[in-house]
Amino acid sequence: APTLHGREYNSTCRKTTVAIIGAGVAGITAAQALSNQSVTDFLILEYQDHIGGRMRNTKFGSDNSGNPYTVELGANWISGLGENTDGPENPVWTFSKQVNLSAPNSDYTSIATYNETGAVDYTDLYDEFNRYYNIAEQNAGTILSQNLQDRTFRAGMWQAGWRPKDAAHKALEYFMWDWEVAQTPEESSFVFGITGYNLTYYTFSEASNFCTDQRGFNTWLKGQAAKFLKPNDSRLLFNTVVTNITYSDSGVKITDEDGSCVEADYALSTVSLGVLQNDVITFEPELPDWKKDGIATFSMGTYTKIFFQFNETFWPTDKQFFIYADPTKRGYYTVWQSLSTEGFLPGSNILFATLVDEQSFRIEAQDDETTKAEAMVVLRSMFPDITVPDPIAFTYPRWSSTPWSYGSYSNWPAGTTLEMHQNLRANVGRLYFAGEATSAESFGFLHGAWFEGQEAGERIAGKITTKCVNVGSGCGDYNSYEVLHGTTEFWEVNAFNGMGMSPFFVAQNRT
Ligand SMILES: Cc1cc2nc3c(=O)[nH]c(=O)nc-3n(C[C@H](O)[C@H](O)[C@H](O)COP(=O)(O)OP(=O)(O)OC[C@H]3O[C@@H](n4cnc5c(N)ncnc54)[C@H](O)[C@@H]3O)c2cc1C
Repeated sequence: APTLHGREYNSTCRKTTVAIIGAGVAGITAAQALSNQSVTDFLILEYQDHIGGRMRNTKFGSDNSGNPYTVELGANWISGLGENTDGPENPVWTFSKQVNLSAPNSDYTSIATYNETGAVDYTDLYDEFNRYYNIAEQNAGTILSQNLQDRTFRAGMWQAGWRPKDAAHKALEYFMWDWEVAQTPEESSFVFGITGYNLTYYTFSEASNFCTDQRGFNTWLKGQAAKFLKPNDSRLLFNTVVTNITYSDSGVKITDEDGSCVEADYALSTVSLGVLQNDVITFEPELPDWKKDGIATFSMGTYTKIFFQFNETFWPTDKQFFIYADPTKRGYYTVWQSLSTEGFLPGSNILFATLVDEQSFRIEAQDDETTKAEAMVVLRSMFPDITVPDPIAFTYPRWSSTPWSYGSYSNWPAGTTLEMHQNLRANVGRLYFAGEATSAESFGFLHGAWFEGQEAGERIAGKITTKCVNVGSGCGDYNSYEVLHGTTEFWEVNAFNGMGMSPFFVAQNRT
């Protein structure tokens, strides 16, 4: 019979010490941290039938021999490598190298620009944007260090002098901002948008690699999992949809869609912010107000890649990105990328467009044929001198309605604070939370999920084993704030609020 309090006697629930919900980056990393401290009695409950979460791929089109390509519907970049510098290396890059992942360098300056009349060179706007961004960056540092009021990224860039009046400026701005954070400048925090960029690209480096590995990007995570999970490990429960979590200060009970249940001493939820916001899981008792404040405040962006395969590569093969400025609609099929470029999947004749936010919601709600027709009008106006053929393969995911994700990745709205974010991050009794959205330093990134999963695993292991290896901020409960203050005080920028690295240094001018 179970001896630990919180477990129901006579219950038919499966028993474990730690229940982890989700086999994405944060869930796997947390389980690894537990294993590293010899806590091996855990169960991982995963909705899907594989490891990887939002690192998700599909078979698409076919090569000359008739075999399909693998393309990434979700995460694709190792953002900020940190290679060949004195600073730290991005763990995602470290682990990717361990499995010899094919991931060529993504060159954001390798762009060709277009509008509705065809090729038009406005590539100089790239440097123009960066000149104002560099000023904005300094201003954001002043706001954070002097406890001044946050504002939108739009306002911050305006004060730096940026005036995107015409379609070309709007398209370039979209490429530099919306396409990265999956929300508009108006929807984004100025201060935490800038710190997010700094803490990834200046802590590691501004270089990013793009996974083209035909085994799939999640191969690196499976490689890490194989270090502590056996093949077909019985602790990994796939096709398990969690619908209820009943928690207290002494234990947690988790119920699945099929009525089966798990009782654990501790539980860690790594489900996305979108899943939390869409009431997929009910909590008993209801989550406290401070926790709901955090869940309500942050937002989930949507980032949709639309893949096309043609029977030829009719676009330039020496460029990675093609920027289209629509005359009337900002963000309308603005960013296109070639996989047919040397170093990627040459000869694949694959091109993809990325839409975010309102444009994503719009196309994700309509059928494939409608979207394909819209996109083909755009492509044909970008290349008016070429007879652009119809695609031979076409696909895109619907992230905004995917029931295990509800969106792509999180973003911070203007005017929030590290205290508010800490409420999203903090445990409620023995129920813990981790994932990209709980990362103050690297929200929206794989490595953000990795660091957060590791910390949660270490904190829980610290409670179970009484040996705490989380040197940065200890192993007790996470800080949480019943009373929230209007701004973030300088001294609050610390590991206890999830920001142990300094966001203030600016390594070099953004390029
Ligand atoms: C389109 C797109 C592009 C991206 N591009 C990049 C990029 O280029 N670089 C980068 O660094 N990051 C990128 N990201 C973000 C990156 O994918 C995430 O930050 C990271 O994968 C999040 O990991 P996680 O463990 O926090 O969450 P997840 O990967 O979402 O893991 C949570 C797991 O919980 C499971 N789950 C959900 N609900 C339930 C339930 N009710 N019951 C049981 N299990 C459940 C899910 O199936 C999932 O496996 C992108 C994301 C998307 C969607």
